[in-house]
Amino acid sequence: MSDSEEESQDHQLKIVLLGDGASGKTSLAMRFAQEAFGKQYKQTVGLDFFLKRITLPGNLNVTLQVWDIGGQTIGGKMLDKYIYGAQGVLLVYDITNSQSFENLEDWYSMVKKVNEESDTQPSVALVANKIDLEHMRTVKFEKHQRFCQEHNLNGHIVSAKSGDSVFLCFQRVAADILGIKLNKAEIEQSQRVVKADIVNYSQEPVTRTVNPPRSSMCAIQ
Ligand SMILES: Nc1nc2c(ncn2[C@@H]2O[C@H](COP(=O)(O)OP(=O)(O)OP(=O)(O)O)[C@@H](O)[C@H]2O)c(=O)[nH]1
Repeated sequence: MSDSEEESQDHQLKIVLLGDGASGKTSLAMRFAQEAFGKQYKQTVGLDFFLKRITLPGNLNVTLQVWDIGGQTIGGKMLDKYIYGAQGVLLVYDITNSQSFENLEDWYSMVKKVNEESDTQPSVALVANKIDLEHMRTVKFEKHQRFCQEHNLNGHIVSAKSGDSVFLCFQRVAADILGIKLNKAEIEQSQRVVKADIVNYSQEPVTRTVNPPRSSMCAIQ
């Protein structure tokens, strides 16, 4: 083992994903841990686990143990046990589903209840998912901001489908837990830019008038 490997520390963090069914928790965990996305909805019964090792500034190796909690567990007997001991909590909602946003108060109440008597509190973040469906948005951005301000939380706007800001979201939560501040360059590096092919409109019939694309980079919907 090299000196630098011996020096590097390893941390394990428990991150819990909470939110209504179909808000995209499994998809976010899969996108983060496996760089994959499935269109088919398969309800999580109970919970699933994902593991991913990341490196934070200062050569800090961190293994994130992601607990993907099924949306149907709210009100169930096991939920407090799943939340217990989490260092990070992501409250996930679907920007096209207002109810999933409204119900976050209940999910958050559970988190607060479980940690009522604990000396250390988890780092909690609000996650707006399905940003690729911006045209179908029903939860106004102001509501998202207000929730963050009222509860003093960090907010993230992501898409498990396109991968937009998913890695950054988990990275920031881990950094926050460990008291590490990411600099601008590190944040930019983690912000995934989705590249798309440029359509060559010059080969299209001349009758069609289309503005040429301004850039070779865009978000895929
Ligand atoms: N367009 C779009 N669809 C998404 C996104 N994330 C998830 N989905 C879809 O939404 C549906 C539900 O996603 P899941 O990840 O299974 O949701 P979940 O929150 O884990 O649901 P439960 O297991 O019931 O708690 C699936 O059909 C996904 O393909 C996204 O960012 N964009």
